[in-house]
Amino acid sequence: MYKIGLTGSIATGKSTVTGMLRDLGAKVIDCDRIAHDVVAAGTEGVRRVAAAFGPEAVGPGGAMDREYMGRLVFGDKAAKKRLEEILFPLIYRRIDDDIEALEKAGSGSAVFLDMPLLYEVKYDSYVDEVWLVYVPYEVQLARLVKRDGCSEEEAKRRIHSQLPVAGKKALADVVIDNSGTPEETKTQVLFQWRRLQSRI
Ligand SMILES: CC(C)(COP(=O)(O)OP(=O)(O)OC[C@H]1O[C@@H](n2cnc3c(N)ncnc32)[C@H](O)[C@@H]1O)[C@@H](O)C(=O)NCCC(=O)NCCS
Ligand SMILES: Nc1ncnc2c1ncn2[C@@H]1O[C@H](COP(=O)(O)OP(=O)(O)OP(=O)(O)O)[C@@H](O)[C@H]1O
Repeated sequence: MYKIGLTGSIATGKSTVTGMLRDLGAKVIDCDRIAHDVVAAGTEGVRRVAAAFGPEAVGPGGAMDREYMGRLVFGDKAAKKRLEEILFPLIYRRIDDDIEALEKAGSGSAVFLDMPLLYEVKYDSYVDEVWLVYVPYEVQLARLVKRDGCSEEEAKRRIHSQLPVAGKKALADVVIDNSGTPEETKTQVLFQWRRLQSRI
């Protein structure tokens, strides 16, 4: 199966673009979704997180407490690394399983992997091409503050925990500029989708 990594940085519009791709019939694996699933109540993931970070890391329903962990890791590099060392192997395993399931089901010839940290974790070498959803820093910051209702300071902490999106732009095979209206983005997505169909 032909694998397309779809990345960007936080709040640049990956979900917005994957929504458009799904409407066109694309198969999409959502790594943020997987990252949530692997720490649901009763999972190996949540057990390991509790062992590493203590009972405060688990919410009343038994799943990882995302708010607690978010506050912890985006202000503490060592804690972030420790969480990633627990979660990434579980996430990678689920991605492989999901790709295998699509292959077995004969579900098309291509799949998009919506992966925010694709370049940070060097996953670009495992995919056939990379699409980047880009907006300039100021737009990213404003959209993140608006969407999450967080302070500008908290938004900046999250943005600076990732590689700058401007640097990723130079590495990607396809760049979708999402700084205009959703309609303008949709036009680019449709154009790139049609080009993709002709080369896979
Ligand atoms: C720190 C956590 C608990 C915060 O949870 P929260 O619900 O607030 O955020 P959510 O998971 O919805 O992620 C929102 C966005 O934050 C950014 N982000 C998430 N994890 C990281 C990270 N380790 N480093 C940098 N940015 C990150 C991504 O852009 C992501 O799209 C959570 O993000 C987490 O478990 N992260 C570790 C797993 C991971 O790296 N996931 C990234 C996708 S593979
Ligand atoms: N072209 C656009 N014009 C205006 N607002 C937009 C546009 N595209 C996305 N947004 C808004 O910006 C915010 C971020 O978009 P989205 O959630 O798709 O980003 P993301 O990259 O998936 O984020 P994350 O990394 O947190 O998963 C959302 O509130 C979304 O509605």
